[in-house]
Amino acid sequence: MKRVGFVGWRGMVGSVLMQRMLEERDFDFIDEPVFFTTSQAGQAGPDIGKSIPTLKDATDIEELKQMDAIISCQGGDYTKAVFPKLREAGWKGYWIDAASSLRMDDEALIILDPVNRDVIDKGLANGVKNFIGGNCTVSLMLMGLGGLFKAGHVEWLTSMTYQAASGGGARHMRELIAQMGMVHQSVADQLDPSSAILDVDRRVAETIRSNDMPVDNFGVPLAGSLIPWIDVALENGQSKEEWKGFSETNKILGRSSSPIPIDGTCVRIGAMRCHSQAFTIKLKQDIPMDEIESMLAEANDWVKVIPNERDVTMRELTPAKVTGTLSVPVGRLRKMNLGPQYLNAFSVGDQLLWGAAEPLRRMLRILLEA
Ligand SMILES: NC(=O)C1=CN([C@@H]2O[C@H](COP(=O)(O)OP(=O)(O)OC[C@H]3O[C@@H](n4cnc5c(N)ncnc54)[C@H](OP(=O)(O)O)[C@@H]3O)[C@@H](O)[C@H]2O)C=CC1
Ligand SMILES: N[C@@H](CC(=O)OP(=O)(O)O)C(=O)O
Repeated sequence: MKRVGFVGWRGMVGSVLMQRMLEERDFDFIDEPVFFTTSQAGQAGPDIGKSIPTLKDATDIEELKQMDAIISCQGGDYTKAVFPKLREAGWKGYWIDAASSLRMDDEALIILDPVNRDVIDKGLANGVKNFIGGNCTVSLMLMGLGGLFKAGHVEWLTSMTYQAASGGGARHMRELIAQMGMVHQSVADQLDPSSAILDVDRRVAETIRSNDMPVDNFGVPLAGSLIPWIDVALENGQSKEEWKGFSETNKILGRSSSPIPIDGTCVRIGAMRCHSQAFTIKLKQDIPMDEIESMLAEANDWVKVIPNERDVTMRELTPAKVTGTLSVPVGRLRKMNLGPQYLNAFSVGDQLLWGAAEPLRRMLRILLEA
């Protein structure tokens, strides 16, 4: 692989990608990394430890056409505007993208190689050139529960999510912190143990509901609250985020023709960059818990089974513990009162790593090492 183009590398997802590529020394495998921008053409690119040309215009089809592969974290509008033109211009290179625009396209695969390396290898052998990262919630669910899917034990599944602010982008993260700060400020002088807690609570509620709360990005307060809707509405009553749970999971697993029923409710909460999910899983048969735990633990190098005990769960199975790491802990594993085929589970994962940048980085590495 001679020339690899990077678009969207200075955004939030792109920055995580750059950080991981440097950690894994991926640039050692690239002869000519070329960095593109929609707003800073001609300026200096990032420091990647080797010399690179100045930033090129990310809308210049002729420049993009010179690339053997392009990796984009620029967003769906960019993909929709540029990708078709690039293909129409005869470009035959590999397109790796974080945006959702092309995910369900017949000529694209959704990439999550620890789970669907077989699907990826088959696609490469069949000449597939478009490799798209999955929705963060879906990818994190499959990283955590991959062992059960791989063994074919899942009859159906519901997922109730607790999704972090970063899923909306950097501005949403800043807004959440500003909201938290405003809530604290409103009662900062009343937090001593002798204060009347109901007065404190009333003041906090007034602040959260006031017009002073910064809500330009979320639309409503998130700090001290939650938002049980993510992305646009579909006609069947699902949000688009909920729809992705079914459609993307089955596409990743290569079973769009015999899909596993999956549904749930997606909720935004005040975490920074870790998505958590609570699952109810209907197994095809009653499987002993120790077998379930081994199956989950052995599925990939990043999943970590957390014993269903209070102390270790509180220490290990939280966004506070997982944020900024590739670890995907899965716990609260127990058979439910509903019957021996019903499994309860809870997972946490960093939505900027396995949820966004890491599957793209690994796909590029697969191509670089081919
Ligand atoms: N946020 C998420 O959780 C996920 C996002 N994605 C996908 O990735 C896309 C990009 O998301 P995200 O990284 O959050 O988007 P960002 O808004 O952080 O970055 C997108 C682009 O904005 C431009 N930009 C303008 N001002 C700045 C600035 N001050 N700092 C950095 N970049 C700036 C950059 O392009 P330029 O250099 O051209 O100006 C950058 O590449 C999304 O649209 C989505 O499709 C996928 C999975 C998860
Ligand atoms: N929608 C996700 C983030 C995201 O970017 O998803 P997608 O890549 O499917 O558009 C969230 O808000 O948490």
